[in-house]
Amino acid sequence: MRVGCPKEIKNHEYRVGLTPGSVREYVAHGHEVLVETGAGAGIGADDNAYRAAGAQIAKTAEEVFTRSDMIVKVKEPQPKEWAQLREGQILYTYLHLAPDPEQTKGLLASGVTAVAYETVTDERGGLPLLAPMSEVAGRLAIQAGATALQKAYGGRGVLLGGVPGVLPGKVAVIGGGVVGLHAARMAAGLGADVSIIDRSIPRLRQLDDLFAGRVHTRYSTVEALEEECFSADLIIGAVLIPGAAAPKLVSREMLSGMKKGAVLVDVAIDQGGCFETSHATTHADPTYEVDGIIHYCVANMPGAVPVTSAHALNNATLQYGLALADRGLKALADEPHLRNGLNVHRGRITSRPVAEALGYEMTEAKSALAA
Ligand SMILES: NC(=O)C1=CN([C@@H]2O[C@H](COP(=O)(O)OP(=O)(O)OC[C@H]3O[C@@H](n4cnc5c(N)ncnc54)[C@H](O)[C@@H]3O)[C@@H](O)[C@H]2O)C=CC1
Ligand SMILES: CC(=O)C(=O)O
Ligand SMILES: [Mg+2]
Repeated sequence: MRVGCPKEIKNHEYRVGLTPGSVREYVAHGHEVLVETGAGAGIGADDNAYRAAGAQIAKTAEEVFTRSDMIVKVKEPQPKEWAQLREGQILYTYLHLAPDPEQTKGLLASGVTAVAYETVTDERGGLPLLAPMSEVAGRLAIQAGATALQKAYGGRGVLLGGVPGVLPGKVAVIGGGVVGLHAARMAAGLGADVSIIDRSIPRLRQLDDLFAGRVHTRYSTVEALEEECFSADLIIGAVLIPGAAAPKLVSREMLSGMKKGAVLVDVAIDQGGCFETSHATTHADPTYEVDGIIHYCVANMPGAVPVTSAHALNNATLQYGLALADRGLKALADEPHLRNGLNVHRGRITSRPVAEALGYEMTEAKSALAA
């Protein structure tokens, strides 16, 4: 198969779908790899590093899209990109379709076979291709939130760790999955007073064991959310219902009960966000204010630390990507966890949460592949 890797074009996105190390693995499996010139610049990998790994260098993205059987990316295709996809081609990347009707229309019209990193599953019920970026985003959420809390950035002027004689800042983490765990770890490490709110009691038990009393855990009810949000300096939105639009857990009305200058970091923004007042922002202009509350809603947070993120992402995507390149659609037919990643195939939606969120008919992935 010819595997293509274009340069990412989303705002301040510096990750790359294939590192030179991954290219070597695809080439060792007998595949040709075509990488757009400059695709690895953000991680310090120049065209020569890709050539040394066995890739050919394409002068343009158009050449990559036209000549490749499978496209490996990081972020969801942008309008210019989805127009270049075609039937018979596999797209392997993050998609986040549930809150994105325009992209969904574009992918359906193209006929492409689109495998979303964020809905591939593993045997332990996890999301192995989302997890590494959730680890990064969870950790970054505290850095971003701590910065936004500084007065000059519009925040209330609280140092998360406090100092001897002055109480630390309060952090409420809504959703105690991968993002929530890593955010809580960083916040606790800084010395903040941290609460994690989740609706899974088994998960709250695990977190309680893990942090050994260092963070508080709370079951997710409206009352608990209000109490935690009204007393917090920094609130991290980290809930997920896999593949679906994020539930809106914090209403606009609730903002009036919060401390002026408190900061909301909505990591779940890539699935539409879990605060009613969230809208996606970019690294170029990451925050805005609503009713005195600072919002940070960057949908590609890991793009800010591409050296760490691109390698962590490639570690996770490589084995599934090789399965797709080696066996094409047969890999999807044979492997249920990889098949859970299939969101769109030849003009049909094959993900139930996406179909439900956007009002499409859903075709079971197995029957779509067999058709
Ligand atoms: N903005 C960005 O750059 C990035 C965003 N993300 C996003 O962050 C979000 C979280 O991802 P993960 O932590 O990997 O998911 P996860 O599945 O590991 O954790 C989600 C948690 O939310 C909990 N939850 C669901 N409904 C809830 C409710 N009503 N109240 C409280 N808790 C609830 C679940 O029980 C689970 O523990 C996803 O939308 C993901 O796509 C991830 C990486 C980067
Ligand atoms: C998960 C995601 O949206 C990202 O890494 O950008
Ligand atoms: Mg998006």
